Amino acid sequence: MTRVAVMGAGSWGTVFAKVLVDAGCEVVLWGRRAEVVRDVNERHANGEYLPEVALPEGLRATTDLAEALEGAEFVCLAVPAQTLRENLAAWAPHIPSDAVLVSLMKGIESGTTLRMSEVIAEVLGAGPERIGVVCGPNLAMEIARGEPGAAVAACSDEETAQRLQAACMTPYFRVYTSTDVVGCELAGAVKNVIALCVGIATGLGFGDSTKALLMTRGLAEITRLGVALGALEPTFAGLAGLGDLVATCSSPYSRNRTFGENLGRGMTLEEVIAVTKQTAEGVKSSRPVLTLAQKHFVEMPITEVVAAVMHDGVPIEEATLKLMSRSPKPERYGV
Ligand SMILES: NC(=O)C1=CN([C@@H]2O[C@H](COP(=O)(O)OP(=O)(O)OC[C@H]3O[C@@H](n4cnc5c(N)ncnc54)[C@H](O)[C@@H]3O)[C@@H](O)[C@H]2O)C=CC1
Ligand SMILES: O=C(CO)COP(=O)(O)O
Repeated sequence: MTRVAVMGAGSWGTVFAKVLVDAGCEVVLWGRRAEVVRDVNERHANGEYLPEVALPEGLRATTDLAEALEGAEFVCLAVPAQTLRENLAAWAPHIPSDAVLVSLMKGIESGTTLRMSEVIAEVLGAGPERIGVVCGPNLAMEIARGEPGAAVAACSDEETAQRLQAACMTPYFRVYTSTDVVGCELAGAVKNVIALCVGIATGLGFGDSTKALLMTRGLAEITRLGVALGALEPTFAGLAGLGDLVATCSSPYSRNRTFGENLGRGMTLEEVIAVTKQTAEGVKSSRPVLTLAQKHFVEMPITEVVAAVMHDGVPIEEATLKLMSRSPKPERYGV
């Protein structure tokens, strides 16, 4: 039986742990808080993050690092992107030296502009053949209910990607492989920034034409950045790209879209931060994504205004005007 540790018992860590159990793995879910761990072990539930979701009885949870990580073939990482570095440093002594490290996260590190696989490589000194990513249009609540879903398991080493695929494929969760780690990670992280903008548009009361505009031009700028950073262009038309963008930008379950929607409705940034209990990665990632774009001379107008609204106090009306008054140009997709 494949032994897997899932580190982080929030929404996605818990649901991905369920998927792994349903796929036939032996899974231990590590959580920081004893009450969440107790809920998983005793009630087979995670009431705080996933009300009304029944978890498999075979899923075990613990607050003990050594217990979670001992003998793990895959270590799946599901904490907020901005805490991963400090988490990994603390976990490092317990992580088996041959374990494959799998990022389930969709963010870019502030300050360093590193992708999660790069943070993993830097902190743990692991080679690319030991680092994987699972991403795609996976809203935790929907996958938890067993609704048909799909994801991409990516690793530069194709055989490892196939092992990862086998570990998490179930009758309701179809997994494809990819070797484009850069593309998958960038697509997952930057769609959160675009979802913030679609949320703002929704909160302002704009309809589907505006949302389609933002998603389409959003995908164009995600693709431009990805290709400049060495990703493969077709990745952005796939599940990790278009798929996740559409799911996140359309779903009331999305924390990023909801964050934006609250802003668009007129709440202040401070008020929205106060009511947002789960991780909306796009808020912090918008700045490092923009820094990456500038460093590589890639134009990302939507990301630029989102970062300005999130970090520089630029009013939404001004951001809208800025986007809509850009110079006329031919429609270009990709580079
Ligand atoms: N929720 C979803 O539908 C999906 C989320 N993701 C990604 O998964 C990652 C995790 O997100 P969620 O589980 O949804 O977030 P969440 O907010 O539901 O849970 C985050 C978890 O991290 C823990 N945590 C917070 N600060 C920590 C720290 N300093 N050290 C250790 N643990 C800490 C929290 O206690 C919680 O268990 C994010 O990058 C997100 O983009 C990916 C696919 C789907
Ligand atoms: O990544 C997600 C869906 O694939 C979840 O999006 P949110 O983090 O915005 O909820």
